Amino acid sequence: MKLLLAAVGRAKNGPERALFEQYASRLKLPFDVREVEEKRPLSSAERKAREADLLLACVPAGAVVVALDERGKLYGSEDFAAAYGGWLERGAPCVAFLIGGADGHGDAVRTRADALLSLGKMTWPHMLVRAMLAEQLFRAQSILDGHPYHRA
Ligand SMILES: C[S@@+](CC[C@H](N)C(=O)[O-])C[C@H]1O[C@@H](n2cnc3c(N)ncnc32)[C@H](O)[C@@H]1O
Repeated sequence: MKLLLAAVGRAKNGPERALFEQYASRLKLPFDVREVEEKRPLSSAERKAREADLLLACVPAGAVVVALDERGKLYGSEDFAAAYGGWLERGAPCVAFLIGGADGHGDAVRTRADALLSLGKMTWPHMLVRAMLAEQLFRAQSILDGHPYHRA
């Protein structure tokens, strides 16, 4: 079992990347990062469809797919830990978290996704979303392990 982050855009060196790496390095499961990019000038609809294809091409067959989407399901951290534990127990080769581009996810991602995860109703910059996701995964791991990092 491993974790995968597939995301539109390339992370530059900077505080968002450092924060992501700080939390990702605390995860016990291997956490692979795949970045995709479409540089051709496309309409918004074409771009979303193309980015969806690129993201889904990163996902191994049988993976649990969780798409990060502001219109997705809102969880408290303990509920998220329970959901995360359930995804890990499905016997899938990987749990894949997908972060979209400036126009959001294409329909193919929403159709394939086993879950749509919201980090709140506000729109966050995609590089911050990576860091926030990594922190919540570390928090979920701590909750599942009974580690005191999380205080209810
Ligand atoms: C700049 S946002 C794109 C927002 C776009 N207008 C939309 O409708 O999704 C880039 C990506 O960051 C992620 N994202 C941004 N805010 C989020 C939130 N509140 N919850 C979950 N994911 C979020 C999503 O994966 C989104 O595709």
